[in-house]
Amino acid sequence: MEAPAGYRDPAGRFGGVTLPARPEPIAFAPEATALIVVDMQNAYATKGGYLDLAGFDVSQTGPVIGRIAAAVAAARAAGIVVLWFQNGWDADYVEAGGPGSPNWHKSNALKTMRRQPGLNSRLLTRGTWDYDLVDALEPQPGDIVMGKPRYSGFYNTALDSTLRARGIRTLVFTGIATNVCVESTLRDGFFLEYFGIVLADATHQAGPPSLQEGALLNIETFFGWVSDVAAFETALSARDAIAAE
Ligand SMILES: NC(=O)N/C=C\C(=O)O
Repeated sequence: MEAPAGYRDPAGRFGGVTLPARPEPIAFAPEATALIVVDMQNAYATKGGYLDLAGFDVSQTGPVIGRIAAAVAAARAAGIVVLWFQNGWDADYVEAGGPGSPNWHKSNALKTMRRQPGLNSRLLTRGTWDYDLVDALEPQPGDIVMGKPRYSGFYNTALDSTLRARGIRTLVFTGIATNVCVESTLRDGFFLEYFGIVLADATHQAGPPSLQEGALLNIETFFGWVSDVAAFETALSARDAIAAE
């Protein structure tokens, strides 16, 4: 049987968990793994938040939130560090960049506020309901909560140093949007030598369903591995069962 993909330690040992995934099983060590929860904010998951106001469909995010909660619980029980991202900026939008930044021209939040000035300082602004994590998902002591001002969690943040300081080499992704901040952060992690796994049913796209399928195919083909929450839970509990023998 072909050895699984995945990080090997300097002695060539694989981690203790093998996760069924596409395009092949992926092995990881829980102590060298982080579960990344990308931007599960009202802005992206709740009616009346930024994506909804910008015309994107967020009506199907409820089950995704429930599956993210399950993945977080399984990760914590296995000793996997949980890292929560919140995307957004200061109230003066200095971190968003002015007209000299492509972010100013491409951010649908900034464009929506320019079109609807009554929304100024309400979208993706630290300290607002829009920026807050959804009520159903609550970080616990020991989790890491980190802001990010761009799609990728690796830019203008302490993510890489935070992970390297903990010897983390595998990143398991959940959150919104699959085709924007999830894929952007997984891709940059790939370039920085992290093994990236996305739990497909714990993500949701920004845009039509075809973008969900396209992002997942892109990830499994070029950048990482694709699995799901049930397989993640089962693989972790199987490892625990072996450890308990
Ligand atoms: N969290 C995300 O994927 N965000 C996507 C778009 C935006 O933040 O404008």
